[in-house]
Amino acid sequence: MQTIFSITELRKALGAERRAGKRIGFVPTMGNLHDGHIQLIHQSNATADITVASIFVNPLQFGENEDLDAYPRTLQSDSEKLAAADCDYLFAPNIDEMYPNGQVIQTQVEVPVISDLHCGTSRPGHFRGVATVVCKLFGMVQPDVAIFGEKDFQQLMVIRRMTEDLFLPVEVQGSPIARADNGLALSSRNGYLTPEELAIAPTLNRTIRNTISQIKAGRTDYSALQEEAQAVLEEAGFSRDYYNICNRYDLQAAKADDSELVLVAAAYLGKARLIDNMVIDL
Ligand SMILES: Nc1ncnc2c1ncn2[C@@H]1O[C@H](COP(=O)(O)OP(=O)(O)OP(=O)(O)O)[C@@H](O)[C@H]1O
Ligand SMILES: CC(C)(CO)[C@@H](O)C(=O)[O-]
Ligand code: BAL
Repeated sequence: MQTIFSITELRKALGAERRAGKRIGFVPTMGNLHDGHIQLIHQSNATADITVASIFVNPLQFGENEDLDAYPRTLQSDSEKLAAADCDYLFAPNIDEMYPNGQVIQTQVEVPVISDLHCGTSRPGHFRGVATVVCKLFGMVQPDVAIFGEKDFQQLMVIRRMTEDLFLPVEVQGSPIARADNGLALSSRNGYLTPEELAIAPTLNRTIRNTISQIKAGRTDYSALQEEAQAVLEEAGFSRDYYNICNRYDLQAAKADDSELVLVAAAYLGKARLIDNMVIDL
C-alpha cells in the first residue's frame, strides 16, 4: 500500500491507474480504524480494481464543544490495518491541503431539509461539513464508486442526495452495520467508554430491537414508543439525544400508515455520543 499526503501526488498515482482502465473504489474515514471500516475496504476490493482509503479528521463537521481535539489519531496502526486488508492507497491530507483558504472563506455544500433532522438538530452545521469534505474528496480522488457505512444512515442519505443533485459521476454504495456480538455498533467513539459504560452500551441496540418488535406486533403510537425507549435508556445511564421512528426515504416522523421505516437513535454515555439505527420492514 502506498501512503500519499498531497493532492498532486494523489492525482498522479490515480491518473495512471485510471489510464490503465482501473475502476477506483473509495472509502473515506476519520481513522482509528476498526472492523466496520475494514468491511468497507473489503466491499470496495470486491467491486473495484483499486481501493483508496482516506483518513482526515474534518474540523468543519465538528461543533465547538465537540471532540475534535480528543478524536483518536492513530495513523501508524490504521495504515497497518489497511495494508493487511489489501487497500492500495491511503490518502492522509493535512488541514492545509484540504482547506488551503481556511475553513470559513471557501465553498461549502449544503444539502437542505434532511441535514437539519436528527443528528443535524443536535449537531448544527455537521452535515454541511460532511457534504463539503466528501465533495472535495470526490474531486480529489475521482472515484468510480464510494462506500459508506449504514451506521451513519442519515449521512449516507445526505451523500446520496448531494451526489445525485450535483451529478457527480460516483456510484455511492452503503455497507451494513458491523456490530459486536452483544449488538453494539462498532465505532471509534466506543474507545471513550469506561469498562462500566461498555457494559451499558449494548442497551442502545437492545432497546431499538425491543421497540421494533413492538412495532411489528402492531403498535403505531410512535411518540409513546419513543418516550418509553428514552426512559429505558435514561434508566440504564444514557442521556438523551434523539430516538426517532421515521419514514425510511425522507427521515421525517413516521405516520401510522407508513410501512417502510427506520429507527434512528443517538444517546450520550459518559464522554461518548453513540448512534445506531435499524430498518423496519412491516
Ligand atoms: N460499525 C460500522 N459498520 C459499518 N460502517 C461503519 C461502522 N462504523 C463506521 N462505519 C463507516 O465508516 C466510515 C467512516 O466512519 P468514521 O471514521 O466516522 O468511523 P466511526 O467509527 O463511525 O467513528 P465515529 O465513532 O466517530 O462516528 C463511515 O462511512 C461510517 O459509516
Ligand atoms: C464521511 C466522513 C469521512 C467525512 O468526514 C465522516 O463523516 C465519517 O467518517 O463518517
Ligand atoms: N461518523 C460520522 C463522523 C462524525 O461523527 O463526525
